[in-house]
Amino acid sequence: MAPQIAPSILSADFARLAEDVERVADSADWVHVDVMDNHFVPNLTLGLPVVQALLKHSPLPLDCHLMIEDPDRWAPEYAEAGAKSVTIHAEAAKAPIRTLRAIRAAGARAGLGVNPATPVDGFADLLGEIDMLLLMTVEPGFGGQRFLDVVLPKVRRARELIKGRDLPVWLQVDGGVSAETIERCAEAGADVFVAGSAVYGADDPAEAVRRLRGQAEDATAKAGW
Ligand SMILES: O=C(CO)[C@H](O)[C@H](O)COP(=O)(O)O
Ligand SMILES: [Fe+2]
Repeated sequence: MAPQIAPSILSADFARLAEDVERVADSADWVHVDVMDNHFVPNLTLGLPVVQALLKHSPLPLDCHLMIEDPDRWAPEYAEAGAKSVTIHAEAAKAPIRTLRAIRAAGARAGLGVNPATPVDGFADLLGEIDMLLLMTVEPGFGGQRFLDVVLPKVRRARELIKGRDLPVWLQVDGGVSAETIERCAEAGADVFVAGSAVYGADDPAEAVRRLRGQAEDATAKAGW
């Protein structure tokens, strides 16, 4: 799959979300929405009512990343509201297979997220249940953190697992993805790139997205994935 770019509105202006989404409408593929509950992670952002409001204004599909304690309770509601991709965390879900199936049944792509220190090999048999595997490349909770290179071998292993099973599972990296790090991620096999501060911290967010996409495309072609 050609690389896709998903700007994270965690680094946008929360009082002007619709306008900030509009700024990347012609250059990005998705809008990444970080839902944090101050329990699974030590930060509180936004929830279903804000996602419902944003859905009315966003020209791009929403990719909702649920960093919450009880994703089994909430994830299907995000899909039913109209989010096109909903990711739950493996560390938080109590019934991940049921929840992933409920997300798909509600018409969204089902994502499974794993933290930097969570091994991915144990989820190999779940790949048929998901549309995207999200590998955190920072500890979840905040934007603007430094990229964790220590996760890169896991990105490569995940890509090999996906390839070995010949499944159309997207591999997303999230956290610290920037012009300095995106090529390493693409070389390791990632194909969906979340970038918050690298996009919304730039003077021209649309140009930042185009630049990231170009780098990812070149690195992917070079790696031959
Ligand atoms: O899930 C996240 C943090 O938990 C964010 O999506 C991520 O950190 C994006 O921000 P940045 O690109 O600035 O690291
Ligand atoms: Fe995220």
